[in-house]
Amino acid sequence: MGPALSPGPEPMTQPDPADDAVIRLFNVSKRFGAKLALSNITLDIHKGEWLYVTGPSGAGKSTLLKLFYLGEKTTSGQVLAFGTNMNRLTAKEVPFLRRRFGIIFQDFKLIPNRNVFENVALVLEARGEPRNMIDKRTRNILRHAGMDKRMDAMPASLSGGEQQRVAVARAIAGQPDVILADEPTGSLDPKSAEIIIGLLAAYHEKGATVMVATHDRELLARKQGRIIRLEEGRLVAPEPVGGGRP
Ligand SMILES: Nc1ncnc2c1ncn2[C@@H]1O[C@H](COP(=O)(O)OP(=O)(O)OP(=O)(O)O)[C@@H](O)[C@H]1O
Repeated sequence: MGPALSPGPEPMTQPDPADDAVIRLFNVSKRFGAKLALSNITLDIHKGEWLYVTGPSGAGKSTLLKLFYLGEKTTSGQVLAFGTNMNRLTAKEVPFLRRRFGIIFQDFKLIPNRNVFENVALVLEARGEPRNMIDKRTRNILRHAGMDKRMDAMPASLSGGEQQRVAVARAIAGQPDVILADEPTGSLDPKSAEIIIGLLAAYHEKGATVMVATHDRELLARKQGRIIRLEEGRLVAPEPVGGGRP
């Protein structure tokens, strides 16, 4: 069979798929001793994308996310975040790059001896934002998360779902470009999971990139997005699904 007939002249310029990539991985591998946790991953993550990273336990999902917030470094290959090579960051550049990521963990990681308000406000205080702006934005975000009535509560007095709502509020407070969520609904009941995904979806609608690592198939059904799958550290056949609307 010959080549397919061309529908007409090619456009003068093709869109470059890298143009809107916020994160690019080139042949990235990560080794822990004898264990190859990530093997030769090449991947673009686009601006405004909702991306699921799936795969069985131990497949490398958390390790992949950690590369982006510098929780781990690659053994080989390159990670570019916003055009910056993460292997070549200077100590001064690290905090600026980290600010562009909001991170959510399955076990919330709230500061136990700070109340709800303080847990969220701390992100803005660390940036030296003015007090009135910190108060206003923290209250606003906690209202959106339905946690404004619990601003004085300590984390230990909250349910898992409530703690995760605070953790999402904290991740969003700094207005990051990218949200990284590692099993954000893993330990939550379905109703709480729905609230968490709703909060993330609202932030995504504003143009943020959201990357969710999960092995929970029910979570994938809650919101459309691109799905990539890791197995034993390898990226296996990406499954493009839908356009990223809730
Ligand atoms: N700090 C570490 N030291 C040694 N081995 C590690 C380390 N972190 C991860 N690993 C190993 O790397 C592999 C990938 O781990 P990772 O936590 O990324 O998997 P995962 O897909 O997120 O799993 P889960 O769904 O259970 O969280 C596993 O075999 C794990 O034991």
